[in-house]
Amino acid sequence: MAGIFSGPATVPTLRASCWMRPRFPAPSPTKRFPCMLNVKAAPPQSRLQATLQGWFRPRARRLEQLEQKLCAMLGLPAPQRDQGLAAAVLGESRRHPAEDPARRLVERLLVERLDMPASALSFFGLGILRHATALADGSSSISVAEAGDLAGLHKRLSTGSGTERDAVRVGAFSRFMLETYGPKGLIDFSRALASGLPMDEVCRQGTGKSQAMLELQWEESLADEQPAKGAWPFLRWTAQQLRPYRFFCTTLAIGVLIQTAYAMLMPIWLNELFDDGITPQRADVIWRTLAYLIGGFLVTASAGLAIDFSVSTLGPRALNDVRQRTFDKLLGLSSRSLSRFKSGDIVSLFTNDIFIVENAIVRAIPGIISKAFLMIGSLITAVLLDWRMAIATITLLAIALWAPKLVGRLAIKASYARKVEDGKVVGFIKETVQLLPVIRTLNLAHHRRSQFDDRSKTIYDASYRQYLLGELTGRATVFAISAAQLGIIGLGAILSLSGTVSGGVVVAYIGLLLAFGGAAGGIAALLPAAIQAIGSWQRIDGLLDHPDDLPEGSADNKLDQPLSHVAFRNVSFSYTGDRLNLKDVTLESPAPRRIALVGPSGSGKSTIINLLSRNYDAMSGSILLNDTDIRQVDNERLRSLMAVVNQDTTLFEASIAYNIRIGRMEATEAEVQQAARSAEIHDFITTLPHRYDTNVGEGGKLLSGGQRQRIVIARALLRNPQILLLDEATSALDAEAEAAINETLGRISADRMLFSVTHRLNSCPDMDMVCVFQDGRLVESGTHEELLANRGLYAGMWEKQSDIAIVNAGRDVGITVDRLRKIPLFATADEQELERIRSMLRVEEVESGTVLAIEGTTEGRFYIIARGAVESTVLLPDGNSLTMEVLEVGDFFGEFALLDGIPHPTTCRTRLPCMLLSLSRQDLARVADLTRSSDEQSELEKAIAATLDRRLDAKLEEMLKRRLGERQADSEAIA
Ligand SMILES: Nc1ncnc2c1ncn2[C@@H]1O[C@H](COP(=O)(O)OP(=O)(O)OP(=O)(O)O)[C@@H](O)[C@H]1O
Repeated sequence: MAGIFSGPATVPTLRASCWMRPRFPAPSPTKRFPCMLNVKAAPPQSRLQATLQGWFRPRARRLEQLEQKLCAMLGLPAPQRDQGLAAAVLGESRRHPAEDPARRLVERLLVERLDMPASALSFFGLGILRHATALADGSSSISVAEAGDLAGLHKRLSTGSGTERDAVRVGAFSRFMLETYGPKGLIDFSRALASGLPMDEVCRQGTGKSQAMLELQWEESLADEQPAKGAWPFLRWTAQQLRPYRFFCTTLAIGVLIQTAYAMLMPIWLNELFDDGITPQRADVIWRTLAYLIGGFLVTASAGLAIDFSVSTLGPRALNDVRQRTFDKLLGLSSRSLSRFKSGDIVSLFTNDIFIVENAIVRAIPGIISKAFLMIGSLITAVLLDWRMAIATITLLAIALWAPKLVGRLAIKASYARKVEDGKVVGFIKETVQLLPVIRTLNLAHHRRSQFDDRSKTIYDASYRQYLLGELTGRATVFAISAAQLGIIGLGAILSLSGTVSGGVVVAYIGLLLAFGGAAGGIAALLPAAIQAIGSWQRIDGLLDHPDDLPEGSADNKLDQPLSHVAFRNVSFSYTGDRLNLKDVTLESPAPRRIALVGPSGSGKSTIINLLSRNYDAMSGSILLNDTDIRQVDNERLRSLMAVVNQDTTLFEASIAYNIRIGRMEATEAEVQQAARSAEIHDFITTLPHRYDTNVGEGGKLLSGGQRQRIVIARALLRNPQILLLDEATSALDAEAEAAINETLGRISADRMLFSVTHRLNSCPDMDMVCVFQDGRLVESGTHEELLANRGLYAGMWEKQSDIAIVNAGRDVGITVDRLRKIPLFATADEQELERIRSMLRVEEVESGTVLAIEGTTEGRFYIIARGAVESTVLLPDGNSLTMEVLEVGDFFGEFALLDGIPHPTTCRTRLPCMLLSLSRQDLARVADLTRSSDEQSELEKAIAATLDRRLDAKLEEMLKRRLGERQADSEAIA
């Protein structure tokens, strides 16, 4: 509380801090703008009044500016000059000088213009003022860890026990509310808050979201927040890093002190040399002082060596510690946190930022500190030599150093902004390298180039500002000190004329100021590097400050009993707080049992696997193993119970044996080989020259996808998991490898609890239970036969996929004539024509990322998907593409290629390796001559085109409706 009540004002003279409770009742909404008339009808002013008004003027201007800002933030019309509440509030504040006019202004705006209940002002009044003033001074940042606990925050603020950080947090929350829900959402929230409801209810009434969802959404919105930390926190942090190395720190300190002492003594000795030696021509004094000067010089040179030795050791050691801590932090981040950091940022943090900070700790900071000591020492000597000159020196220097400080603050900001842009470009380049084949096939080089140009421009602007402000800070320092030097030398010369100071003192001052100027120049040269390091440190600190948030279980429950039962009870989950990705899922099963998770793309199947393996925790509801909530199970035990095999087959760049053994580090060689046998990869390994010691190359690139997947399966089997989680385990492989590995998976999962996410339903008849998901809900469950009898979503999916089979060990595709007839394009074709079409269908196996139809072109073929998934997108005017739908097995696309001169309305690209049946326009023409130029045929063409157009329009409309309705639906679901 002390912090808020007594802390410095955020905007000079406008004290925002004393707002824990409104100290006088908010004005009645009916009494609007009582002082406006006063302002308008002001009588002619006396001189005193005019003077007073002049004194108040800057304050009035600041208040008017604050009002403008508040109105813009709150969506209110901007007040006319001298017509707003600021004038009235200023009038009031003259009558109540103890009151803070800024606080009063926000209070009146919220209550009178937005009808906010007065009792919500302790929360949002403070929050809005904090937000408005933080916009000006950039002090609004909070870390993700500080978001949340709205109930506690509200309680502390309304009882007056809030801290300074609470004030910053409520400012950040107000900003989030305004940016996400607008002024209306904020007011709805404040009304619910004022009615004294529990916080969860307040959140639901204010935003339609539960407290947990809203807090999560707030946290997610903070992911890109820029911390605003300056030089002092950086120095404090640096000192903390150096603390373990006492010997080197002490050597460094002694070296700096010796240098400083020499800098202090040298002018005194110079003074003595001139006044007591050279002027009276005393040889003994001259020799003695020369001996001091030379001796001092030698000692200082040795001290310089000690400094160099210390900093060269200290910097790398300290930064090595930081590197290790940062890596540990990375390992301790939950999936949720990890998704908040861009991989480019993390890479550039290790490659760039740590190096920049190290460089600053070795060079810039010791240099600046030792030179600062020199300057302080010089000032002390200045006082000893002549106090009058010293006062003049200190005053001039204080004035002179004010300007560089201002520029320095801007330079630190610019440096941080540059670091952020650097991280973005690294990410962009990484993405470009990864997606280069896609960029080529989609002919996106031009578009990508223009995106890169934009980024280059932003980087140019950011680096221009960074360098310019960094250099200006140095230049302003040198300039300011040189000007001060000139002033002081001039003053000394004038005082020596009147005999007030001696010639020796003036000479000593000249030496002193030269030393001072040299030190200042040195600092100026080192400042840009230090400023750059502050920007880098903020990013490192941002990661280091992030709490370790891997979901942790309680250590006491080891779940020793064999697994007998798995249950999801009313589980809801959201990745971002924006919408629910799983909605109230309840699913129970005895173990062991084989469960297939199916449903359209994005329906939440993988999320089930993510929650079961505790990559994330459910927001509400519980997941039980043998009636024990998985959050209560010891993490190590939980992980040993399960193994996940998904489509990612990236291996570590190490031997095959290592890549299998990481499944269970203590496994013996025999166990590793047994796992490889079970995964049916042992025989292959024995054909390699180095057998199990063969290095698999970066990411495993020396092996085929199927071989990599078998190694991943062997790794999973080494754990002998009771629960096997398969998430599209074979979809990234080619069809032959898939067919072979599916057999292996079928065998190894026979006696285990199995959850298998799959798009291909042909494995479902063998499963004990099939769970069908749609839009995050479990919409159907039962055996394959039960679900077919239901004639629901599953039956429709089955029908779409049935009669299309991958045959001949993954080398061929079979499709029936009946299946072809279900395609609207062929609906009117007779049996014979269909048979001929079937014989003309070509089987194509294509890799993921292949573009098969390009929006706006007429090239290509008609495709039916037999395996894999294809994404259909449209290009938006801003150059980004919008995913229309993900087409799966049984779907077809490219109908427009069969028509004459009608361009594809979307771009279709394979998401996974696919097996497709395709037909060209020429082939189709041989069966049914669609291109014949008879009126009848062109009418048919037109009819087909119109049907397809309608389908596309309907899809667009449906998609837009779905997106718009999503929030609404989620709100209802939560309520
Ligand atoms: N890390 C994430 N952050 C934000 N949203 C996510 C994340 N992962 C998945 N989602 C979203 O959650 C929803 C469910 O995703 P999920 O991966 O569970 O679906 P799925 O049914 O497995 O889809 P697919 O078959 O395409 O793999 C989707 O809308 C998806 O966009």
